[in-house]
Amino acid sequence: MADAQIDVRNVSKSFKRNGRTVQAIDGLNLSIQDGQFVSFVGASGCGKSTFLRMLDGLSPTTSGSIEINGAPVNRPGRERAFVFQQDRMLPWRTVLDNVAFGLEVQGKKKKEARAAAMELLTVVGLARFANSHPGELSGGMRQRANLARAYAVEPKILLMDEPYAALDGQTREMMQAWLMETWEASKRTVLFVTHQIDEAVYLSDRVIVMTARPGRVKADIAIDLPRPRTLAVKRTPEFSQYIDQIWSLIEEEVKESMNLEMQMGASS
Ligand SMILES: Nc1ncnc2c1ncn2[C@@H]1O[C@H](COP(=O)(O)OP(=O)(O)OP(=O)(O)O)[C@@H](O)[C@H]1O
Repeated sequence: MADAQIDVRNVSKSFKRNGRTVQAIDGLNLSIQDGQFVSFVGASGCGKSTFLRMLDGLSPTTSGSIEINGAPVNRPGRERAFVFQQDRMLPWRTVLDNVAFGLEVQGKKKKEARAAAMELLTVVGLARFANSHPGELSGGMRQRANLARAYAVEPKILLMDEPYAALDGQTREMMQAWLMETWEASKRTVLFVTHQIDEAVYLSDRVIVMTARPGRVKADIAIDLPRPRTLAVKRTPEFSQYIDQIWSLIEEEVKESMNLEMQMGASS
């Protein structure tokens, strides 16, 4: 097997809150190969966002190590881009200038940055809206522009934290299909956090099911569905089997965390 691009070894993360220690992640181990699409699912509060933030170098690990191509992660880097649920578009800039922004920050001349941004807007089907402002776009269009903005800096790794959570069901499905198409064309490494199991199965090579807090890997499930995938794959029996398998794994964790909370409530 090829060397892993991302190596997570025995990572733990705790926070101090109101004088108490919250153990968010404990003993997380994971290797991700170049070009894989990996989703993370699990009960609310199991540390999914915390993990992505550590991978982006926005938050240090409490113990353990995270390495990308053998180099320890301790700050954000050019090879990574983070896509949040709420887009980070600047409302006073046009869509084109928003997409060009990261390139300008990297030192590209304005004209070159705009030309590259225009190419990306064409790829995401928003060329006609280049001179609009973010407030004039629908939710789905804004997220496409947001992704173009992340792609513009040509990251090798995309970290996506519930990017479609704020979209309605139909727009979300369109965006999933669109993300699949763009990923098939570029094969970037993607780490994708979601609460939607069908979204995780449809998009991913692997789905990582996390334990309830403190989070670690409960199951690492290879999604062996043919590629390229279209939305029609969601209506196959194999797809439903993956959903059932992952759902029952998450349900066990949710029940366990509810039991723990009830026990803590009874003893306090
Ligand atoms: N900055 C912080 N300070 C204190 N506690 C934090 C901080 N960030 C996260 N936590 C705690 O760490 C745990 C994990 O949080 P995190 O947001 O990573 O979970 P999550 O799996 O992404 O949850 P959700 O699915 O609800 O978004 C939670 O108990 C949360 O309250």
